[in-house]
Order: sequence, then structure tokens, then C-alpha cells
Amino acid sequence: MEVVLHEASNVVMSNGHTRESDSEKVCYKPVQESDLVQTFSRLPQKDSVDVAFENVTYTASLGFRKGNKEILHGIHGRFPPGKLIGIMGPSGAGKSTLLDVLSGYRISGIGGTVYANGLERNLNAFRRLSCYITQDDRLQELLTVHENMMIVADLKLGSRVPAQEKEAIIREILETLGLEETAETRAGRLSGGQKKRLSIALELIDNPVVMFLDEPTTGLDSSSCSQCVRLLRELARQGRTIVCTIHQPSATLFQLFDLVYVLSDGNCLYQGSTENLIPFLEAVNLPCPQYHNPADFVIELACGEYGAEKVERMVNETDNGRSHRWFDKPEFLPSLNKLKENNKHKLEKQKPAHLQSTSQWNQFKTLCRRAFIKSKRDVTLTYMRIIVNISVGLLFGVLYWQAGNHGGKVLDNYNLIFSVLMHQMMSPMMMMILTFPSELGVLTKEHFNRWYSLKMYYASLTIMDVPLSIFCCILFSVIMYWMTGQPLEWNRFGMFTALSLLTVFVAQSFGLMIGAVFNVVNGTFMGPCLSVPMMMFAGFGVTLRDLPSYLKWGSYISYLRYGLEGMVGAIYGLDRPVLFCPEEEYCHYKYPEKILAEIAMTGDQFWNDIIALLIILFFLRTLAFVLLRWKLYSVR
Ligand SMILES: Nc1ncnc2c1ncn2[C@@H]1O[C@H](COP(=O)(O)OP(=O)(O)OP(=O)(O)O)[C@@H](O)[C@H]1O
Repeated sequence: MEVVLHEASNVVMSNGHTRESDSEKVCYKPVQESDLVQTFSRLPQKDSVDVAFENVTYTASLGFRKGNKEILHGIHGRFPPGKLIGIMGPSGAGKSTLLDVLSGYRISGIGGTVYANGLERNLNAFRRLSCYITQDDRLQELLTVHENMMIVADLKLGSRVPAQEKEAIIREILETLGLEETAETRAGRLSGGQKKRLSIALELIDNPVVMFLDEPTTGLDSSSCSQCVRLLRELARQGRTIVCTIHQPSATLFQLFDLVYVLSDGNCLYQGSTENLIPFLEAVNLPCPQYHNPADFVIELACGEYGAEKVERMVNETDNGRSHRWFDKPEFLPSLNKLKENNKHKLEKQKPAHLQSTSQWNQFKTLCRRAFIKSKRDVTLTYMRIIVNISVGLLFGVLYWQAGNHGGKVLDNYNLIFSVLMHQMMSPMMMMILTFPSELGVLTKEHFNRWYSLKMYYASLTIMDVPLSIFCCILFSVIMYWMTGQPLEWNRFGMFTALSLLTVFVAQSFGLMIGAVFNVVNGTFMGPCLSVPMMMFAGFGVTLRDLPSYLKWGSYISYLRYGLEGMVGAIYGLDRPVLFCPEEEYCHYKYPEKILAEIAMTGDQFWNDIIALLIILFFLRTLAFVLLRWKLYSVR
């Protein structure tokens, strides 16, 4: 399929005239059954959507006792299908906020009504037809363009579409977007314009009929900007409603938009066709100076450079977006009531459905596959984890050489057990705190665009790390256990390793909980800070017997306490015989019961410790999920 990017149909001249080019001019017509998105023949076909909004307000909370701030002040608007619509305005005018409200990304602090085809928007149904492309391209940079597309095809189309058909869909989209040459290039190595096109391509897989794009041209050079806007225009021509915010477009870029919606400080200054902007300015007695880019001029007006009274005049003329007078052929614009009549029967047929298009199992499988490819591509962290575990194991081995079977080195061995716990706690926890926050941006975008449910993302995140964690833990335990001369009995080694592994999993969950809530800087501070009480209550410095009664609760919630108690039991419990002691030495703790009594442990609590660690693990994993969910929704 060829790349077909039409030239602009009308060129706006600064004298207010428009020059018609040879491409077809699209008029508004009522949305009907036949208004299907025709291009991308292989994609699921859907009806076009006419988006309208009335009296929309958005009030942001400024924080505890700081009150609220109204950002959008009861604006109205109409975004018909088949049009490329640009939301323009100076910085801080409320463009992104309006886009967030219309796309359904913002869910709190909103007033007014948003309509889809004349019917009050049902948020979930609307989200199934739309997508949101963020300003920063949150892509899987380690995956190639084709892999990215295939993963999304698997997530969105599932197994009901055969692999061959998916390949054909991907090829069609990549060719249309001019990305076929880069199919085998990693997303991280693409140019800015290519990344933007890939972001669009990924969303096109399930053929959304409404596309919201936040500043798609930011960071692109003029030729990539124009290529990107032309592409959006072409996608709009296929029946989609494409709404994007745009900062200050050049005259060439401006003319590519069909409709513009100009905001100034949360009010609508102008709503209408691009070519009607100049006549509109003349009508409000603010003619655009000759040879001046009308887009620049209207932004200058919106900034208040020519006085607040002029802004008010324009807001009054458009009736804050209620007026459709400046649309191209407004007489063809169907009324909301008419749209409602035409689409009422669809509302009745609507069945509640999941936001995601495929089964949970399919999402889980695909996310695991993606995580596997990513870990194969970037093996640095994997190697580092293996190397750290080998090095620390060797270091402990050398430092505490054969301390485990020596009656004179029991206290050293006790210190070693605590150090092992420190190692098993700190590295997994810090790894999660440092890596997880960088995933949040991508997760927010993909989750909002309904690629997968949070549950399945979380399940794949939990499962995918298990094999490497087990491998690293066993590797470390074997080296350290053997070199430090711990009792060479399978059951003791098994108990020791099981407790190490559970400590690793609990620490990972603890790190995930912190990483889900805090950014890297705050998390790096909070992680070790919150770990200090865990160490204090582990029974290492102050034995559990000597803990003041009012602090006893601390020992029940410290997961290190169960790790320490269990490991000491595995090494010195189970009726271990008298330890080796050279004749010339005095070995105070050569009877294992003596050390157990000294540190107030019985050595037979293994199963209790395992159960306690499992309960803590379950609790922390659940809490981390709840916090992650809260984090994802709190920003909205
Ligand atoms: N959650 C919030 N709390 C407080 N103020 C907010 C919040 N969200 C947005 N604002 C304010 O609302 C105004 C509009 O913000 P918005 O991001 O929509 O502007 P914009 O037109 O997209 O600007 P830019 O082009 O610079 O991105 C700004 O003054 C911003 O500071």
C-alpha cells in the first residue's frame, strides 16, 4: 500500500482569502451506519464518533487547606468526525487539561457533559473507541518496531486473529505510516518523528475512531512536524476524529488543520475552521495584520498582549464555544438531538464489556513474553545480579572461612547469618526502588489505552523475576554455605535456602511498594529508612526476650526476625551435635543449645517462620498492588 498524504485542501492567506487546492473538501454529514472507517481494510471496522461537550469545567485541588483552582471555565465545543482538530492557546491556557477531560484521562474535578454521537458519554464505551497519545513517546525501547507492533497486536487482537493476519495488519500500518524500513530497528534508536509515528502505529492496531494527541509535534524539526500532521490529517480523512493540542504552529502547519479550538485562560476564544479564523478576527474588529501568521496573531491575542477586553470580545463572539457559526458549512452540522435520535438504538444494544479486548490469560502470556525479550536484550542487570551474588558469597566465604562448624566461632557465625539477611534484603529492595519508577510512565500510558489490566501487568511482573531470583539465591547460598563450613546436611541447607529466598521475595515486595509510591530520589531515602526498624526488631542486637513489652509488636512485623530465627534454627537447631573445638581452645558455645538459649531462640520454629514470611509476602504484594492502583488513578 502506498503512503498517501494529501496536500492541504485550503491555504489560508493573511489577507483572509483562501486558495483551494485540488484535493477533495470534506463536508459535515450526519453519522450513519455507512460512515465506517474504510482504510486499513484489515482492521476491525467501527462507526465514526462525533464528540461534543457542554459547559465543561475542571477544578484542580491545590492541596490541603490551599483551596481549589478552576482551570476550564464552562467551555463548549464540537469535534465532528473526519476532521483534524487542533487545540491551540498560549502556555497554561488549559489545552492539555481539555484533552485529558475529553479523553477520559481526568476523572475527578470535572463538571459539564461530554457527548459521543449525541449521547452522553459512557466513559468505558468511549475509551474502547479512543486512544491517547502522550507528548513523550513512552515506548518499549529495547524492542524493535516490529516486535512492539506484534506485542500490541497480541494484546489487542488476541488469538482470535491468526498470526498471519496480524502480520498483514502490521505490514499495512507500517507501510502507511512510512515505518516499513525501520521494522527491525529498536524503538530506542528511532528518530523523534519515527518514534511519534510508532506511537500512532501502535494505537492504530485496534483502529480507534477517536484519537487524542498531546503536542504531537513538540521536539520535531519542521519537516517531521509537517509529515506528522499530514499523517494525522490523512487518518482523519478516513473518518476518525483526531484532536491534538498544538503550541504555536507555523503558517504551513496551521493550514493543515481542519478545525481549530483556541483557548485562553480556560475559555474558548475561537472555534471554527482554519480558513474562517481571519474572517472571524475581522468580524470582532481585530483584523490580522497583513503577512502575519494568523496562528501567531490569535495566540498573541489569547496571551492578552492586545488587552483583556479583546479576549473577552472574542469569548463573547464564540459564546465560549457554544457558537458553530465559524465552522465550514455549519448548516450541515447535525444537531446533538438528531445525532442522539440516530444513535439511540445503539445505546440500548450496548452490553457491559471489559475495557481490554482480550482475555486476562492472553494479556499475561504476552506481557511475560515481552518481559522475557526485554531481559534478553538488556542483560546488564541480569549479569550484575549474578556477579553480585557470586562476589558477596565469596567475600563472606573468605571472611568467615569454616566458621559454621567451629565451636569457638559461633558468634562470628551468628553475625554472618545476620549479614546474609542484610544482603538478601538490601539488593532486591534497592533494585525495585531504582528500576520500577522508570516503568510507571509506560505503564500509565499502556494501561490507560487498555492494552492490559493492571492485575495482569502485576502478575507478569511478579512471575517474571522468580526464576532469576531463585537462581541467584541458590548460587549465593551454595558458595557461602560451603565456604563458611555450615553443616553439610540437605535438610539444613534446604531450610536455609528457603528462608533466604523468602527474604528476597519479601524485600522485593517491600521495594516494589516503595517504588510504586515514591520517585527514585525519595524511594532511595525511604527504603533504607523503613528497613532500620526491621533490623532493630529482628532480635539481633536486642534479643526478643529483652525487647520491652510495649515494643514486642515490632518483632511480629519485622520479616527479618523470622528470617533470622529460622536460619539460626536451621544451623544450630534440630539437635545439632557438639561443635568441633580444638583441644587448646576454650569454646564457650560448643554446645548449640547454649547459643540458642543465649539469643533467646528455640531452634524449632522453622515452619512458623515460613508461614509468617508467607503471610508478610502476601500482605506486602497485595499492599503494593493497591498502592500502585492508587498511584495510577490518583494522578487522574
Ligand atoms: N493538578 C493541577 N493543580 C494545579 N494547577 C493545575 C493542575 N493541572 C493544571 N494546572 C494548571 O492549569 C493550567 C493549564 O494547564 P495545562 O497543562 O492544561 O496548560 P497547557 O495549555 O497545556 O500548557 P502547555 O502548553 O504549557 O503545556 C496551568 O496554569 C497549570 O498550572
